[in-house]
Amino acid sequence: MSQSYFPTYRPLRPTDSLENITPLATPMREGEVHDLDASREKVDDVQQYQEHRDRLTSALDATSSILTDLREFNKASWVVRYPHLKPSSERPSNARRSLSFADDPTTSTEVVLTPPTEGRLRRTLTTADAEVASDVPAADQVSANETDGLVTKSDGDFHVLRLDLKLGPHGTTTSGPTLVSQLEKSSIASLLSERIATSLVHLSKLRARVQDTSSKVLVTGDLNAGKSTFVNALLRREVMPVDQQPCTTMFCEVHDAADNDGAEEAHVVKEGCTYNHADESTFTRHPLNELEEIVTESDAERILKLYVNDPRDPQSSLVNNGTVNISLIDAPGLNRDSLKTTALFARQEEIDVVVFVVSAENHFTLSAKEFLWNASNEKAYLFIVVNRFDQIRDKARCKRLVLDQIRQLSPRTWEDAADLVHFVDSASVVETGEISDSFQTLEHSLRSFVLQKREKSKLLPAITFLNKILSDLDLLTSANALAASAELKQAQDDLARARPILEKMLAGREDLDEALAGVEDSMSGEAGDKAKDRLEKALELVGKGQSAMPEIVSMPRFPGMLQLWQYTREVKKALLQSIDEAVKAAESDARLIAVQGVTKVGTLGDAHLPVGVERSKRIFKPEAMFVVRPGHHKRRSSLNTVVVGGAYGLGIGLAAQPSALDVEFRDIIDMRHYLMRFALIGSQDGKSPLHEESDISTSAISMLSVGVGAVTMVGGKTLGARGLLEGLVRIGDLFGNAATRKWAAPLAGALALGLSLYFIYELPNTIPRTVGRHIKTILTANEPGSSQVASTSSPEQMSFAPAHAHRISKETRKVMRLAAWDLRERFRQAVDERASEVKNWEEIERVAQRAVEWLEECGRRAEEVRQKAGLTGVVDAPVLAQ
Ligand SMILES: Nc1nc2c(ncn2[C@@H]2O[C@H](COP(=O)(O)OP(=O)(O)OP(=O)(O)O)[C@@H](O)[C@H]2O)c(=O)[nH]1
Repeated sequence: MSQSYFPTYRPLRPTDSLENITPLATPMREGEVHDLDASREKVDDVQQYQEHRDRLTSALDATSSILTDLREFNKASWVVRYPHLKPSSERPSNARRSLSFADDPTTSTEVVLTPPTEGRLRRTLTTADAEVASDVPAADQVSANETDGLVTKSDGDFHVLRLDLKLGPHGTTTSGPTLVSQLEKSSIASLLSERIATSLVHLSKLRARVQDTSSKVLVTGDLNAGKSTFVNALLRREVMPVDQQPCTTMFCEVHDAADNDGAEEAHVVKEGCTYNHADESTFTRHPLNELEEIVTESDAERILKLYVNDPRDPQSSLVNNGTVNISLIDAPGLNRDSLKTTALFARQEEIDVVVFVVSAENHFTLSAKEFLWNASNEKAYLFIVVNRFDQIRDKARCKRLVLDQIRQLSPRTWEDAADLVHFVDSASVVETGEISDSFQTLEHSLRSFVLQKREKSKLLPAITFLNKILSDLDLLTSANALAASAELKQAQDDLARARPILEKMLAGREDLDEALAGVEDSMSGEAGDKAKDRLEKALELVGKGQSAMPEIVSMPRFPGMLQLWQYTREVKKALLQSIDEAVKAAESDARLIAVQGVTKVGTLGDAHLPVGVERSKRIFKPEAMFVVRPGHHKRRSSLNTVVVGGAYGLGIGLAAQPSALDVEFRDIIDMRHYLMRFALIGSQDGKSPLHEESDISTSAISMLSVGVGAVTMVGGKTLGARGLLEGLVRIGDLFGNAATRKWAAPLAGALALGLSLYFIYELPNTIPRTVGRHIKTILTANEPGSSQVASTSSPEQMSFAPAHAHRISKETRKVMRLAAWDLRERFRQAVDERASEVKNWEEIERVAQRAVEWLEECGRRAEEVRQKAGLTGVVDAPVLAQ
């Protein structure tokens, strides 16, 4: 440790106490003299002070900028979370911590808290995985109970940005976790924002304090000790009145005249007023030459501001040296009356240094001892000027005696006596203008001491605050960076899971649409085709007089000629019933097809909907198909309306309609049919639409041939309608012949009888055919052709089978369409949900990514501030002695 006062001037650190920033000088021994040359070689402390001040100002500005950005970041980009660090419960060690956030106190993460080191000045938090933990073995091995390890208890806590979250909403103090859980993330963030705002205000105050060049030196001491003479010696001119008799009764504050626009004046502060240079009402103006008069007449309570020109250049001027504008305050000499006032004055925060002037002849009086004793409690170090040393003959003895007294009164001052205790002759400086070496040493030491004190009073609070706020920033940014990293990872994991699902869904959307349209088409087509086929077959059978559904509807038995009419009705009823049953069967087929279709849609749903999406809750009830809903009148068909209009509803209830069962004569004997038939046979050559009826008529024609009995005349030809006709023509020809006319009448009678017998004999067979044919004819009328079902005609224009096929197909399509719509809707919703999830996670990823980068950058900026300002990053400084 060097013996000089500022051996190597380095920036103050919060860990510094005066012991290690001002090397303890060996108390002066008898005969010891100041080494003036050594003193002159002292580095230029003013310049270093300026450098330090400027670096600190930059650090304060940079920190303000970080905090302002953090506030903005908290507001606009990332809700900054408030971390809590507790000793790790899992693995108690000095470095291990359990990190949780105020908005979510129940969730915690194991982290490692790394304290500032030589190379890295910030404390950092890292997740406590094995790798990182092994990086900090020294800290990690220390027991949690120890506080002298690298990490102290308070390292895990906030200093400036600490939020008091323990106060309940109604002012009731609740337990921390209970209240915290009530606080929203955003409320905590806004509390934090307020705290940052307060810190910014404090930083600007500190900046103003650092930039403040004024420093006040209070000169006090015993009555007549030579205080005024000493102040004059420092000013190199006789400003303060000097008298053999005690005269100074006021606090005379000496300023550079530059502060008063260059005018040398005395401003007497009015009683009860706070001096304001700009406000004339607070003081009275006097020329300097009236000073003696003012001083002798005024009482001690008053304050006097003196503006004087220092004849010296700024480098050597103590009052205004360019860095520190020192105001010297000449206080009244201590006596019983003034002791209290002066002591109070000395305690003022704006007083940086107390210079105590003691007469070498008188040493310390009782008042002086009392003052020093009290003052040393306030300010550990005092600057002591032992004046009138020229009057002392045994200088060594005097020094020893004085130092002994100082040792008792202010031990710290005594320890640093080489720099803080000076034995001088102030009068000679003023009287002769010669500056002794001892006085020069005194001046240098005083300026250094003032600077040192300024360092402590003006710069150190800023350093301490900077270290604390930067340390808080470390904790805040590194904890938030961990939270942001965790969020980022979570978002990335979620995206890695959700994105492929969404992409697969988007890619499969068209396929699903096509597949659903396919199912819709194929199922409705199948139902329609099947119905058409079934109904056409049914009509075919009915046209032949047979039940379309013999397993359900059987044809009635012929009850005898007497009930011919009734029989015809029964036949008609049975045939119509069988058509009804065929329609029902076709509808039943369609239901089964619809069930298959719905199952297919379900399978498509399973294939296209992602896991976790709820499948359709609709339960398909096939029995609900073809049911007329209440309020919809089932359009019952009559034979006539069915033909032209199609029919709707389950079954068509033909047989249930009395009008449809009306029996007409042509249902029994359809003469028109036969005549038409006979008329057409020759011309159509078996190609007419009625050609198929030839089979039906075969037996009738053969019977007719029997009745005629002349069939053989036709000669060996296969019996058929054509042959019969030709036979009849030939028979007709015979009537023209006289020979034949004789037997023509009996032949015609026999023919009529035969025909009658035939019809009677055949009635049980012909009635169903006739009725059936009649029904079929009606139901197939206007049939546009089997290939044109529903495609070109409206149901109203279609005949029975296509109309019902169309209806059944349409009903099936309705079911399919509903099932498909349901699936499409679910699919669309699932896509929308996935898309919005992906978008949400992408946003979280973007925000978290930016937050991680910003927070890490923030940490780097804080580190740079420390490095440039020469801060250590250590916060827990011992309380500094003043
Ligand atoms: N020989 C000698 N005389 C001094 C010295 N300092 C002051 N004096 C004389 O001591 C007397 C008192 O000096 P002042 O400066 O008025 O003392 P003071 O402490 O200001 O007095 P009050 O303010 O009244 O308490 C004057 O006559 C000075 O000339 C010194 O260093 N050597």
